[in-house]
Amino acid sequence: MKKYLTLENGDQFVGTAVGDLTKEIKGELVFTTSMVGYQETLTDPSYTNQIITFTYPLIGNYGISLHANQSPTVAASAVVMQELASTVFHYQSVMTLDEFLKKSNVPGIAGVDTRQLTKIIRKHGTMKASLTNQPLDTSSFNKTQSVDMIVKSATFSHPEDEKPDHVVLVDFGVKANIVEFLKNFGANVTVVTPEATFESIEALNPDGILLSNGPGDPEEFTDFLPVIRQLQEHYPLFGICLGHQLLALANGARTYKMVFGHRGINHPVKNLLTDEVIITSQNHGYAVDIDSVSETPLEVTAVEINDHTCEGLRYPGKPVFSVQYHPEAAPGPHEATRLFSKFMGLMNTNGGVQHA
Ligand SMILES: NC(=O)CC[C@H](N)C(=O)O
Repeated sequence: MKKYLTLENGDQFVGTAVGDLTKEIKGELVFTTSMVGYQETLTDPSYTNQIITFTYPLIGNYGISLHANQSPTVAASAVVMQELASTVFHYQSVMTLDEFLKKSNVPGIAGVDTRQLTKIIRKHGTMKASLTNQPLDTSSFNKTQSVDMIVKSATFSHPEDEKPDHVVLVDFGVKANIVEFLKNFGANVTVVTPEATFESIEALNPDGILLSNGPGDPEEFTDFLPVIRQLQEHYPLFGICLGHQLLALANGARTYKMVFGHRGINHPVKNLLTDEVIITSQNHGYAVDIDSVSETPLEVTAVEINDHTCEGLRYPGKPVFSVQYHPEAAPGPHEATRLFSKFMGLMNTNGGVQHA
């Protein structure tokens, strides 16, 4: 069965339907350069309402495992790939990617020249696109309304243990591995929604606050900014990706939409305090305006080497810091996982350490 991918600029790609064969969707078309980790990527809630193009040409070759999901199901709207592996092998594989997509009612298209598609996105920037069962009349497509960003909330529970550190995690669409890392570093984690007030968080008696990743434009979360301003006065605070952008906005910096974003697992980031470079996992379409940070109490601690985007912030004198990249990886390199232990250290010393 054929499937049609039509871009906002009128370009159309024809391929083979995979996953949910009949479903048609619209979404924001983005690309990721990750060579592995398709399951983690597809289940990352930050991809909600996005159509993910994999630039790596062979997807699905090691199947789907019971241990890689970042949320209960596929969060992305659809998937675009060059070749869906017909032979699957991995000792942990419990189903094929095609079966996983079908089970999750997520459509996909295979047989697309993803290299050409990526070059188009890179030139024009991120675009809206439609995945349909029939060729689309592109004149009507341009009038398509923009896609609303819906925040899906995930909930996790963690049994009480004897460790004293209690992290309240504000869930904007958290990846499971962030919770896993906090638990592995000995924290008790309580997950709250962005509707939480400062008083309701305070009543939980946290030792530290984590602002999670999540989908959408950070400027849509203005209601929560006053809460962040209060939280940073009282608790060690760590922001990841969307959480980093919100920390910036809460302190008066600006954010902007990038041309085509950073999605991949080999983004080099330089720590401006130590000159160290690490390779990071990234997934963001917005970024903090680096020049606007100088108008705030915050300090830029890290930049992406290729395009100099703001990758890290800290609040001098306070145990408050954030990163644009994903220290929890999933997928990606683990070079930044020590940020979790540093966060734990901040809670233990109640603010004695400064972070990069
Ligand atoms: N992974 C994230 O938290 C993404 C943050 C934000 N939605 C962006 O695209 O920039």
